[in-house]
Amino acid sequence: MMPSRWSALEKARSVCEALPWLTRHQNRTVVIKLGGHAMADERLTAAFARDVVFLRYAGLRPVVVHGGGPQIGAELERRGLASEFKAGLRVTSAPAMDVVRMVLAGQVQRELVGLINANGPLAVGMTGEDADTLTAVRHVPWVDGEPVDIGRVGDITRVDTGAIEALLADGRIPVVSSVARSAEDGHVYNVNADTAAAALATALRAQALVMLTDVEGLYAGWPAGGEVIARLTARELEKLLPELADGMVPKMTGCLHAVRGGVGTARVIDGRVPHAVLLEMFTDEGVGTVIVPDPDPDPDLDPEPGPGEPGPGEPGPGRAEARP
Ligand SMILES: Nc1ncnc2c1ncn2[C@@H]1O[C@H](COP(=O)(O)OP(=O)(O)O)[C@@H](O)[C@H]1O
Ligand SMILES: CC(=O)N[C@@H](CCC(=O)OP(=O)(O)O)C(=O)O
Repeated sequence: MMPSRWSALEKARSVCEALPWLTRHQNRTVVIKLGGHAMADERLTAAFARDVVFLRYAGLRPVVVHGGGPQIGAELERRGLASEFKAGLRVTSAPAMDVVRMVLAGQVQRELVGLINANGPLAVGMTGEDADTLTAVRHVPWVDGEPVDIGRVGDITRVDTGAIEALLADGRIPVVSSVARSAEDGHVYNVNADTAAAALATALRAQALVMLTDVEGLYAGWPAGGEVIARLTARELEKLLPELADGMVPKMTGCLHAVRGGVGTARVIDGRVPHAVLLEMFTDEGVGTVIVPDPDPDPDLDPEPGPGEPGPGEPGPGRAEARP
């Protein structure tokens, strides 16, 4: 059926509305983290792949970091290997690490690269091991005041952006799996994908970090209910961190480190919404939860939000201010 004149006009209007954003975003680096939960629906993942290609052709430099928690969990279960999380991180034995690496680099990353390249020969898959992009040491979290051994889980100690920069300069879209080698013991470590995305965004001096997940954003009072928190400064998030649980711990810690490390904004958005990335990058809709840098680096000078300045949970005064 021929599109009506009205719907054709609507389309033209939508394209024109994107113009100010297109101008602003030219040559900007944006690190987009796609969570494993957000990849559960193949059609949504294919739409995500198209969005990333759109960003690239619109003049941005997108870098994709993917997760795969549910996919790893399913494969571990299939093989009868234990799957347990502590402090939001998977306890990873040596045999489990083989599965993590195989699922992330051999399965999830391959699928995503294929979906992106169905729209143009742009995506190049790599892991943190390639060209020593990510170097890690064993991560030992503290749980209830005690250090806990969670096996082959890594903390990133060094990021070498050379390979990613070369791909970006060549117009490619790097698709990165979150595994890293340790320079100390030579083992490969399982790095939470949010942590990897935040470290890469910081090292690349990205204008924005966008994390797609399976909830609308960070909820206040989770899991009892409550509203999505629209905007937090880094300092407000720092205060909130000890109250957070599960997957939100690495996610929001990553957002905090990223904005403290110089990334313009870090945003958690709902990957279940088709074209969530485009809505985020090219419209005025304030989706999800955005973390912005502190307005004032000295806490004593800025104890409370000033008059007219939004506090936690209130939308910002204008999206442009908090935008990449
Ligand atoms: N305060 C909170 N607000 C929203 N979600 C939360 C909160 N605390 C914990 N969660 C959980 O965090 C999950 C998202 O993290 P995670 O499972 O690691 O997703 P992803 O695979 O996208 O990284 C949500 O599905 C939700 O169950
Ligand atoms: C240490 C750790 O927890 N690593 C994660 C890596 C994958 C990941 O982070 O995937 P999501 O983004 O889908 O959660 C894991 O093993 O599940």
